[in-house]
Amino acid sequence: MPIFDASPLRGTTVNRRANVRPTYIEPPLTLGARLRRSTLSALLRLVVITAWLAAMLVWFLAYVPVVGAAVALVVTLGNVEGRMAGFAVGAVLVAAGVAWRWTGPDSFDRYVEDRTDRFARRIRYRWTWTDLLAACGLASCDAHHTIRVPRLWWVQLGRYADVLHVQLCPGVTAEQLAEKTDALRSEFHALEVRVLPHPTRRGWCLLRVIAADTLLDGVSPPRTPADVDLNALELGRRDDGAPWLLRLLGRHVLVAGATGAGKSNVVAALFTQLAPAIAAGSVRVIGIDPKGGMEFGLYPDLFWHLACETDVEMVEALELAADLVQARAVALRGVARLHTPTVEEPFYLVVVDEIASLTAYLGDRHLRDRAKLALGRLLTKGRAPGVSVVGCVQDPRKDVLELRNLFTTRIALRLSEKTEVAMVLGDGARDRGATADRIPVTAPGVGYLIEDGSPTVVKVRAGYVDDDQLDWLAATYPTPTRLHPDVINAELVHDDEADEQGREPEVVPVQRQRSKARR
Ligand SMILES: Nc1ncnc2c1ncn2[C@@H]1O[C@H](COP(=O)(O)OP(=O)(O)OP(=O)(O)O)[C@@H](O)[C@H]1O
Repeated sequence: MPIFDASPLRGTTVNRRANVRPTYIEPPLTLGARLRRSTLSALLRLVVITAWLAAMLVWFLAYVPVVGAAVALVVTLGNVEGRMAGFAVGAVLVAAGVAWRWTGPDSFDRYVEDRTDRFARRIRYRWTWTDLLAACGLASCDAHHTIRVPRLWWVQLGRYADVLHVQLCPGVTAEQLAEKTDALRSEFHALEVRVLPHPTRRGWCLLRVIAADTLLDGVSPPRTPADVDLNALELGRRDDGAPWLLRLLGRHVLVAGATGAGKSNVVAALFTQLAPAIAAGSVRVIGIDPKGGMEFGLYPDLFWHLACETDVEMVEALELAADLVQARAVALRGVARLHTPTVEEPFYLVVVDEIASLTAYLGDRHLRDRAKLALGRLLTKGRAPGVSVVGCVQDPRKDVLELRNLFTTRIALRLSEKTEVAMVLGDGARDRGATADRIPVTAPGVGYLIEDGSPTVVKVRAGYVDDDQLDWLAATYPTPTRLHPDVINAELVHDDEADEQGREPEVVPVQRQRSKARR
């Protein structure tokens, strides 16, 4: 038995001994005693409520300083110059407030409305918390029949989203809280509620209550950086206002979304960030576009190799990438655990627009199996040797993309059904706030992102990259080298026999490929 049991200190007590029947019955009180008792308790309540209202009023006046200063002025003048003077000044100040709202709605909103709204939100959280959680079944009852709900310790108010710091009580988990986010959202009059792990405390969690969608108005196109950091590629913005930084080194990225959800634009945003490294030669992109080059054909100069015409060509491009992984893994054996991209040993990125065209919709079964095998080799072995895959998919079902769980970063843009959210982001992601099936058609590029090993759901929107910007990128940052066609046809992916037998195809050393590519 622990020396000190801290559990009674965790959680808010709702009721004590709730389920216990009284063991004795109080003798009936006389009418006088009953009156005295009820009057006393009513008086006590009145005092407590008045003190609470006074404290709230003072807090409100301090929280909205413009209103606080106006009220202080009216009260002071009323005391010094008499009531009439106080009323007159009050009327003038109200008229000035109306005029201010009329002539400068932005500043009025910032100094008065927004702060008042935030204050009201704080009161609403506190006021409804205990009853709401108990009503949602997020309460536990201990051995002493004490009913507790998780405790709301403090509230961080933001312009568009508030963060509630919640200490869980014994018997209630963050997962249970996540299942009830719809009820919380409706009660808090919010757009979304998301459960996040607490960054510092165990047994706590954060509730992110989103009051307004900051991503609806669109996001400006990402600026091309001078130095490319493959661990922080800025593709757009997160809904908390921070930049959306994508980590590509050592990751594979799956972008899923219905047609028109903005998948190609996410890839285009990626190119705005990679372009200087492509031009410098430290990043080489292998593009596979089953739409016949309609997407990647717009900026072919950024690709080290672009396969978009025949199915065979596209499958061979995948196999080429898988062979590169194999060759590099051999070269790195005993030297390093993670490849560091340089101009001599560049980082390879394989971008596949509509990956299902290769893994599910290819008519030739043999070719489809080859594509699946190559993709599997790439996804399982490519991260450490510096070969990453970015794949787009419209239909995320398992029979379409068996290997979707091997993608370490998964982005769900607008999806058609609830069930697809779990297919892309994993079980429980929708409960934690990834409502990709609710993204409106009018908001292409908006999506939810999850990284392997982290339960945190992040809402993001890619910056919109138009055709002119892509033309400019391709003209300014063309790739200095291209894959020599002979490499594909003659040496790297010819080993059909190996595929049929299920063994690794023979691989040529990296050094030899490079000298060929430069020819
Ligand atoms: N981040 C964004 N901001 C604003 N508009 C966007 C954004 N992303 C995409 N769009 C708009 O949505 C349209 C469709 O985008 P995109 O072609 O990227 O979708 P997709 O998912 O690749 O579609 P498909 O599956 O049909 O190829 C674009 O033409 C563009 O007008």
